[in-house]
Amino acid sequence: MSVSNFKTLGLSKWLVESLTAMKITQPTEIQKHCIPKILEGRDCIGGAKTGSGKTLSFAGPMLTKWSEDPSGMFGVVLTPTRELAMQIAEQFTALGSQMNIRVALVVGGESIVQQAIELQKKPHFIIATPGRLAHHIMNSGDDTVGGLKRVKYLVLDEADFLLTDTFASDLGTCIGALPPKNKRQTLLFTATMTDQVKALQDAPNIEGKPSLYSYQVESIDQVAIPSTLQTEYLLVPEHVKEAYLYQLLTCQEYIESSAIIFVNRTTAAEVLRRTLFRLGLRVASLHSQMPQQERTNSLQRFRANAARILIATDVASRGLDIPIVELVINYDIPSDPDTYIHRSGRTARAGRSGDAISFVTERDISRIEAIEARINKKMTECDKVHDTAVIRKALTKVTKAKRESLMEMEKINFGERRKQRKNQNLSKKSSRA
Ligand SMILES: Nc1ncnc2c1ncn2[C@@H]1O[C@H](COP(=O)(O)OP(=O)(O)OP(=O)(O)O)[C@@H](O)[C@H]1O
Repeated sequence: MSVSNFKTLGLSKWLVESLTAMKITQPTEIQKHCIPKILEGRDCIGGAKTGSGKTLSFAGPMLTKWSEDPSGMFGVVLTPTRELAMQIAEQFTALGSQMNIRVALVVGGESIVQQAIELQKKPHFIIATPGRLAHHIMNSGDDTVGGLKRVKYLVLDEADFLLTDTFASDLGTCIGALPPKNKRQTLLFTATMTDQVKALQDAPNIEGKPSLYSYQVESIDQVAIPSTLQTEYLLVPEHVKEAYLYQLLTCQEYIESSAIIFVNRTTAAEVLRRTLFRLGLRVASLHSQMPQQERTNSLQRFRANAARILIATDVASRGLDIPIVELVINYDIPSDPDTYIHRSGRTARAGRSGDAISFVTERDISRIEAIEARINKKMTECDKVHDTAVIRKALTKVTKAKRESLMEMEKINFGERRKQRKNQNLSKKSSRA
């Protein structure tokens, strides 16, 4: 392919200038292929590794077309998590600021009334989680959501996840409020192709529309993770995991590194946050049981490096783009290998290097094997924490910090509060997104 810059790919001059100001001048593979096809009016399925610039692959052509005819409710971007929606809304706002772009963020945990007011102002782009947008569609009149009938683009970012049963009903409601397929463009992007996404590639052509364009970046070695990502494992006995974690976070190599630690449960995230805080580390957390304001604050602190470490559940595993992250720790191993790919992809983005270290206990062996098979790469053993004498020394203070954290959580009834909130959530469908 001879095209090599955003102008020749067809993006508007003003947008190319905005990108240049952000030092984004050389299109990535996925951008080179998808931008011209989307500009031609084709639906698109794009698959490319984490951190390879998928957002601009859809934002670029949409913003270009919008600036030629800047009407209200031009495009809808759906994404599975609130924080990812916030990030994409910020990117659209930043890119389109000189064109007076109006971007509405429609996510759970924020004021429904405020969002309805925003929607009534006919924003150009709506960046939403499916649950909350579906809520507005079902509960508001035409003055709020009627404009959706004129939307020209629908994007499903993290399409593989949005197409699972979790989102089926809300997604159906959202799509039902949009123009039919032949009157809009549909753009799907993902870092992990699933059978559900692949099945859409073979869908019959839609009458009166150019054919669907499907592109998956093939790497020569077929490895599903960025080549700049180093994948390691650390064998740890279950009962001393915290001590190993503390040692790793304070070892010479990582003492100043910005790191995300992934756990499988919210309680584990809370225990770790409190324990590491007691041990003097600058730490924040992000999980679904935190009020939205706290979630947003935590992420802001982490982005600004006011917190060096973010302890998160999988609400943070997809899409978040935080360039300073050098290390991802899988403190718990995920059951789905694709989740490993998304988690680890929070580092080593846009060509930068990064490390992903997985804590492996005896019962995790089969999960690690499944991950290695999925990414088509063997992990190497991490040699940064090996001195058992040092671990033993750390163990005393780590155990004390953990015990105190657990007592503190018992005092504030953490588990109970969680259960109560869960029950409330079940009975309040509207707060799902
Ligand atoms: N052509 C480019 N040149 C340099 N940097 C780029 C380019 N395109 C995008 N970027 C930057 O690369 C980073 C990753 O991009 P983006 O968040 O779109 O990745 P992604 O492919 O959507 O990843 P994920 O699968 O994790 O969601 C962002 O900081 C973005 O600004």
